[in-house]
Amino acid sequence: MNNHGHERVIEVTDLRRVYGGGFEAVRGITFSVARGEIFALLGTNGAGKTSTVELLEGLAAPAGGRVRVLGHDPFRERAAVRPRTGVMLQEGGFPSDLTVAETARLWAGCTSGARPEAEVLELVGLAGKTGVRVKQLSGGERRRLDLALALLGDPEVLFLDEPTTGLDAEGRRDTWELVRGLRDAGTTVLLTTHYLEEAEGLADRLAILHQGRIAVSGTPAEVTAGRPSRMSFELPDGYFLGDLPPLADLGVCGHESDGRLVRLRTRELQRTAAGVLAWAERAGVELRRLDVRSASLEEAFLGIAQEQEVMA
Ligand SMILES: Nc1ncnc2c1ncn2[C@@H]1O[C@H](COP(=O)(O)OP(=O)(O)OP(=O)(O)O)[C@@H](O)[C@H]1O
Repeated sequence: MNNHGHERVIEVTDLRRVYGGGFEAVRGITFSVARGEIFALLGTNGAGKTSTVELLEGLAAPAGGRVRVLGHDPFRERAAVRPRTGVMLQEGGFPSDLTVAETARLWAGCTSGARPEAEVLELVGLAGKTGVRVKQLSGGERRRLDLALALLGDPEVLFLDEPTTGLDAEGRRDTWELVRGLRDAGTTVLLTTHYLEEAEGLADRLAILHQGRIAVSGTPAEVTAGRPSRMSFELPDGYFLGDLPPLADLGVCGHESDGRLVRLRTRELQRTAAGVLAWAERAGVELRRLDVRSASLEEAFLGIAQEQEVMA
């Protein structure tokens, strides 16, 4: 996060959303996003991410609680909020017979104070595709066009619903760079994503939603703190897990082994790794497929989904 002060650009308090049939998709969530911050909403399928983002965008009124975007109620004061926000939906839904340039021009016509279309198409790497019809674009290019349209109004707040779905690794990295650049220039970004590495690498803070509630929130480091690290390796022929020193003595808190591949979970990664490697050295064995990794968001995410299943 850069230094734009602590102005809360997005404030959500005890927010609820109930659909027609009485289903409560958002069950009282509270978070805020400061100016110039990237905030990611993560969650299992159906956790309520899109339902939440739609309330922030003012597309529906909450069943309870409060939303403020730039100090306004985005549903009741849409006219005050909409021109200052950019929205990239999961499905752009624009006419597919138009070319990229025509689509951008059409969109610019509906956007107050729009930037030159060529500038935003350049920004998202579509400058060479202006004459191509939207229906002929690849899935990833269409996603980038969605992003370009969201940027046309030079928004102070940007809502990105799964911005890199369908993009290849390079396209994803380019989008991350672009979003970081916007953040550094002071744009506030709220994104939803299914890619944990996207949230880990991009978000200043994040919340993991599960069944309509926030299970955990904080910086990526805060969310992963306290989660176990992992070490895995393959034992050579003739060796078994029982040949290692007692796992508890190595700080291991969980293990599994399918055939020769051993997977260890530990909260003391250095002690575990040092103990296993010292044993291998003494035994004169080579551990193949050796992999040592710190606690990641994936660990936190899977842990939350499992813990809540157990509690349900
Ligand atoms: N119009 C609707 N009427 C009834 N239920 C709905 C409606 N829209 C969404 N839901 C339900 O609300 C829950 C949350 O949906 P939502 O789309 O917000 O989840 P999500 O976290 O964005 O999921 P995903 O990761 O799968 O996109 C789901 O159980 C969904 O079936």
